Amino acid sequence: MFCKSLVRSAYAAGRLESKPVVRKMSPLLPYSDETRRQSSSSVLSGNKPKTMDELHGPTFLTSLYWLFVKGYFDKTHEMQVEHKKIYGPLWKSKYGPLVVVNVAEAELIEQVLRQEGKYPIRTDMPHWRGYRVLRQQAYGPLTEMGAEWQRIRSILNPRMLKPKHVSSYSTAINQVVTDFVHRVRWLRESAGGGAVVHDVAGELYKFAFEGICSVLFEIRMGCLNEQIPQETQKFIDSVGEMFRLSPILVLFPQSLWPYLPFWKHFVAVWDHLFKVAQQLIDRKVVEIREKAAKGETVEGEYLTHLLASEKMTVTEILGSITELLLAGVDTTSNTISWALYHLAREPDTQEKLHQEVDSVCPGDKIPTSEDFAKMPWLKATVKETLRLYPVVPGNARVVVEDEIMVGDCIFPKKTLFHLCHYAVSYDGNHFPQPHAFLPQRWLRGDERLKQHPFSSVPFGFGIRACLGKRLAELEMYCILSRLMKHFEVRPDPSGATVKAKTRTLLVPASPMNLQFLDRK
Ligand code: HEM
Repeated sequence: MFCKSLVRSAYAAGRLESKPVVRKMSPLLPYSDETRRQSSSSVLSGNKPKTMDELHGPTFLTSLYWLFVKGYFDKTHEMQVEHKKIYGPLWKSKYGPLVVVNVAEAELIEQVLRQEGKYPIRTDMPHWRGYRVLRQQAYGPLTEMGAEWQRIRSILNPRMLKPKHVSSYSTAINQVVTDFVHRVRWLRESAGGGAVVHDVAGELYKFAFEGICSVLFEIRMGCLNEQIPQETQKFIDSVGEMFRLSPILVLFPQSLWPYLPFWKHFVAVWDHLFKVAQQLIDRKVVEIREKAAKGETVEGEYLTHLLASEKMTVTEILGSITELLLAGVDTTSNTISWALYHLAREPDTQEKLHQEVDSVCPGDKIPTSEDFAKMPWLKATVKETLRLYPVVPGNARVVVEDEIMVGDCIFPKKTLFHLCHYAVSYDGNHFPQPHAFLPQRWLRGDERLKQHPFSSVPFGFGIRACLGKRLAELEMYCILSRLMKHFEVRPDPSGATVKAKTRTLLVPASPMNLQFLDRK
């Protein structure tokens, strides 16, 4: 599929400016349709690599037909699977002048990601950047590019990704989990007939929001109170509005934005987000100054360290911390929701998790980071959930610097790749019984553990991978372990099932209701 001689000849012929990485690939997968046979055999027979023009794929009209007539607009993750069946693991889609190369096989995703340059780019996010230019705000890790992006990541990374720092956030997270457990009890008693919690995903959204604010801003926002404070609710609603308007806005050319009726609203919700974040930062600045004036040691979590290190200006901190907050709520809350949804249908797995947590943390002991190292079933449950529901089901990548070779095709620099993580997660060659929820496939010693390392990369890969991976894992382990310890989770008594839909992220398409019964 990606034979060395082929690369060497492309390299020798000067088509590749730098030599692409060649790793030992697994044997060809048994694709059945004609397209795949042709594409594989042409490479194996030593034919010239295909150019992008020769690559198959739907035209603009066909894409529109799939999206709006066949109804895949809010299930583009399923469209990945269907298109892979038709076109093979590499195809191009046209959206007007934009050409996207879809990559839907672990080996090929690896080839793209391993050939990225120093400053990887996802997409240029013109709508988010547009607001920042308008209001002279700083870009954060999601919107920044090039050397500046690398600079801010190098400042943000240590306290977010180093295990010893992240584990220090477990006290704050565990306090939020305690409140969530109380809230579950209150919800089922007050509105669920003593058992049911309605709209679990919505409730977990509040948990994730509260959790990330407690780490980033070192403050409790009151999201889990019986009555959510008005200001907090407005902040939450602004985040929701911003995500709702974002995909609509990008459908229009940037020059038209100021004339669109919802542009004003988009700017207003960003204004509110930045205003509240600014207030929270200002509060912390005053607190630090007061402590320093009294000669007291300044201790704190993420924001305190950013401010105290003085490696970023306050405006830069504001730009970055706002983006961390936006990236860290829906992702974590939806993953926890999907995990509970499946566990509710798997009493045996729940029992295993309950016993595991109970044996590592007997009685009232609250699990900490060190305890999670002794909970393989818990970790496997999170991995399996992220395989079945990669909350970022497709991820864009622009390989800027070089012409690159992917599969049997050579691509010019600045090609926009769309990495189809969802389709790859359901590849039966990597994951037998791909639709089944089987955490055990991630346990050491399980003979099914022979996946390709790029067959499930829910947090991305390389230097531009998720900044909040470790914090997200900590949050998920903290809450799932405590819920498994206290409750037996059962499905919605009405028998309703919940499908996934794409709203940029993979989210529940309908309200998810679950029963939470006290364990004896
Ligand atoms: C289950 C939870 C989460 C999942 C599955 C997830 C997944 C991802 C993925 C796939 C990316 C793109 C990586 C790439 O392009 O290679 C990403 C980027 C990012 N994530 Fe997460 N994420 C999660 C939670 C969080 C949390 C809690 C935070 C904040 C604390 C966060 C902050 C970010 C940021 C800032 C980026 C952009 C990084 C950059 O471009 O430099 N994420 N995430």
